[in-house]
Amino acid sequence: MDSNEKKTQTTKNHTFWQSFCHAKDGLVALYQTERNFRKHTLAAILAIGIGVWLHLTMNQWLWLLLAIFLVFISEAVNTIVESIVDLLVGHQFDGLAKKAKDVAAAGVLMAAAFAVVVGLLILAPSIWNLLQK
Ligand SMILES: Nc1ncnc2c1ncn2[C@@H]1O[C@H](COP(=O)(O)OP(=O)(O)OP(=O)(O)O)[C@@H](O)[C@H]1O
Repeated sequence: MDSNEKKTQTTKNHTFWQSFCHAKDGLVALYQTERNFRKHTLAAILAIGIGVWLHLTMNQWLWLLLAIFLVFISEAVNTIVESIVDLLVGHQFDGLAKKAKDVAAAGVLMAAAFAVVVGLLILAPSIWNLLQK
C-alpha cells in the first residue's frame, strides 16, 4: 500500500501492521491537535521522572501508571466524541451535542482528579520523607 492509498483508505485493515500504523496515526493526531493531551503528557513524564527519583515500589508504580493511562484514554474518548459531534452537527448549536461534549469533558476531569489524588497519595509522602533526611 503506497502512502496516497493509505491517506484515502476507507476499507478494513488487512494486517496487524496496518492496524498498528493507523493507531499510531491516531496517537500523533491526539498529540498534535489536542492541547490538553500535550499538557497531560508533560505531567505524566514529570510524574514518571519523580517516580524514578523516589524509587517507587511496584504497587505505587501500578497506581501511578493506572492514573496516567486513565487520563490518556479519557482524552482519546473525549476527542472521539468531539470529532463525531462536529461531523454530525458542524458549528450548529445543538442541546445533545453540548451534552455529549460536556459529558466527555467531565470524563477527562474525573480521570485527572483521580490522577491528582493518586499522585498526592504516592508522591507527597515520599518527597516529604526525602526532605526530612
Ligand atoms: N455544536 C455544539 N452545540 C452545542 N454546544 C457546543 C457545540 N460545540 C461545542 N459546544 C460547547 O462548547 C464546548 C467546547 O467545545 P469544543 O468542541 O470546542 O471542545 P474543546 O474546546 O475542544 O474541548 P476540550 O477542552 O475538552 O478539548 C463544549 O463542551 C460544549 O459545551
